Amino acid sequence: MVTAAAVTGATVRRVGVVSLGLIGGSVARRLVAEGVEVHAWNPSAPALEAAERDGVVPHASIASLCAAEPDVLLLAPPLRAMADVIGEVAAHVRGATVVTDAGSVKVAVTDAARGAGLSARFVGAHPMAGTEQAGYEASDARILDGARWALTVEPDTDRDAFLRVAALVTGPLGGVVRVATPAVHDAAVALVSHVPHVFATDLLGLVGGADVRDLALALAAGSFRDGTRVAGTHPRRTEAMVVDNAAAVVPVLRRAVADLTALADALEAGEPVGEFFDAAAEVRASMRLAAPEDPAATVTLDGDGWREELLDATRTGLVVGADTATVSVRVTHAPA
Ligand SMILES: O=C(O)C(=O)C[C@]1(C(=O)O)C=C[C@@H](O)C=C1
Repeated sequence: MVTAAAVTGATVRRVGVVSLGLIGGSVARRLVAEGVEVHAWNPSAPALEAAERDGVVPHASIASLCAAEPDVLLLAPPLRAMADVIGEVAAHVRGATVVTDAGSVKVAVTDAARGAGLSARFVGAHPMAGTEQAGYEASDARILDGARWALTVEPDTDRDAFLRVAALVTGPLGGVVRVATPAVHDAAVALVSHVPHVFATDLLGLVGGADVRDLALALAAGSFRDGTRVAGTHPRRTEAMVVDNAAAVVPVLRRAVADLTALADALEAGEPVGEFFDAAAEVRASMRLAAPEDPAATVTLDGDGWREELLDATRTGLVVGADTATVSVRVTHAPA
């Protein structure tokens, strides 16, 4: 086990935020509370004015925001606007600004960043945080407490850019980082976020089309409320996640259809179905037990092979944590 290592010097004093919705607004509020200088641009004026009252420096355009040369510029627009925002940022970003994002799909976003020529200063990010609400008025610094963030590492990721984003996330944003390639991220998030949104939506659709709809809705209690909560997300937002991550979502949906068909067949034939439930119970138990924030080892990102080391570690599980003044990259080896 490697026990000691730290990479120093990744300080973040000024952050720019593009789009003050639920996540951009929550990030801005939290950073202001942590004493970080926050600059922002938002397509509509009321949210920008509200943020200004909350201590954010407002900008009238993305060009003006880029000219403030934030240490990190975080892009948090709706997914459907991300490519346009990336193009606009690429045209104006300057100095040593590192660009990151908060989109829930990473292949599409990192491809757009590469296409716009941003690769050298871009690190994809995804905070696994949120609610079914939207807009600056729904934003809340607390939803980021201890949030798990995915950061993407690619063969051309810049080490200092990666460390600066990791320092922001694990420092003032109070999060924990897991590292993945964009494709691995998208496969994992299809399972734990995108497809669950589809199932929640379908649960509502099933009731909506049933003869007993009214009575069913009148009787709905805990399981239906919990199972459908995320279906309260704006339909366009859910649609964009699923469409932009179709490559990873489709195989999971097909697998789910096959599982449910097998279950229905077994029930119809009066065959045993215990295995279906036992297998799920086992996953649920390991989910409760998982403590990925407990690092088993620490590595220093100072050799030539740092990217490979990170990506390699992705296969067994990897967490980036932070001391207050330094960033440590910790590799957690999953039990064999
Ligand atoms: O808690 C919720 O309401 C969410 O939907 C948050 C949630 C998720 O867990 O799926 C949704 C999308 C984000 O990209 C990350 C997190």
